[in-house]
Amino acid sequence: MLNNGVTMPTVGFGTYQVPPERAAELVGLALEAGYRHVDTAALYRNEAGVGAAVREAAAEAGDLRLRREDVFVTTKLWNDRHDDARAAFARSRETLGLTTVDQYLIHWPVPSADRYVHAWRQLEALYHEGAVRSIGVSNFTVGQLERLLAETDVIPAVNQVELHPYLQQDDLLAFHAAHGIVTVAWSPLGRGACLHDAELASIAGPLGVSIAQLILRWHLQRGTVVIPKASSAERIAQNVDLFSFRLDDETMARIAALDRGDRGGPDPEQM
Ligand SMILES: NC(=O)C1=CN([C@@H]2O[C@H](COP(=O)(O)OP(=O)(O)OC[C@H]3O[C@@H](n4cnc5c(N)ncnc54)[C@H](OP(=O)(O)O)[C@@H]3O)[C@@H](O)[C@H]2O)C=CC1
Ligand SMILES: O=C(O)C(=O)[C@@H](O)[C@H](O)C(=O)CO
Repeated sequence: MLNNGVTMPTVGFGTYQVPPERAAELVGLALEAGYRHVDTAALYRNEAGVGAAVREAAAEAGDLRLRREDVFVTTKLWNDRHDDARAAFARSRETLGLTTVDQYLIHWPVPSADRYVHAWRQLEALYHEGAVRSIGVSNFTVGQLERLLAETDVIPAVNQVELHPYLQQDDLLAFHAAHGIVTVAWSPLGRGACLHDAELASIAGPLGVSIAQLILRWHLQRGTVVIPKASSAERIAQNVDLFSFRLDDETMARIAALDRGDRGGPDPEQM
């Protein structure tokens, strides 16, 4: 549950590097596998395919017969549009072909440009007008969140950040918890880098789950939303099959011990 009462499913399908021409197919597979949350961005150039799959699933003629409101769709404002967020949002909504966007995020704070507060005020206006059901940020540090809280009115519903066993960001998560901000883990599998870890393999084997399932379950038990990306029906289905096992405290502690502060993606303070 977000801080404005809107419900966001805890497992979403990530679509970075999903080619535009495969987006509708892969998102369709994800919806069939049980995902009810899809993460895209203007940057990914696949909003059209994402929206088509969601519309198809909601169409009378479709097999799934989902209602539009059953699927939570997030998209994001790219870095060169902080001064023009309203127009960028209109473009994303049109490309998605959806009347309602469930969540709109500032993709990166880009502190060197120092326009994210201005961008946030535009997202606040869109939210107050009812154009989007929730607004949030991505890749924000504690300091940048503190500035938003001090200078603007709406507390971000989420902060979507890089998070996986090699980059656990405990201090940021504590700040989110203290302010009612939901944490969304991007690259929850370390973009694949964590999937070859010997310690994780030694935990997953006896549990009878894959390393990907182990990591995703660890995120969920930490209270973070996950948005893994995968490109095959089998991996897509595996990554949402997370609710038939539970990790005990000792296992959670073993995974906590793998933190190295290792970023796979850009450092948000250096942009
Ligand atoms: N806000 C932001 O700045 C950012 C947001 N994101 C979002 O987060 C999402 C997820 O992050 P992403 O960087 O894609 O990385 P992930 O951590 O989700 O890892 C994806 C990689 O793991 C592989 N993989 C997935 N599931 C399995 C499995 N069960 N078994 C084996 N391999 C698997 C995929 O392979 P394959 O595809 O070949 O199946 C792919 O190579 C993105 O798609 C995007 O939506 C990502 C980066 C930045
Ligand atoms: O996937 C995203 O949302 C991004 O912002 C990516 O560009 C990410 O920053 C990355 O890892 C680029 O190498």
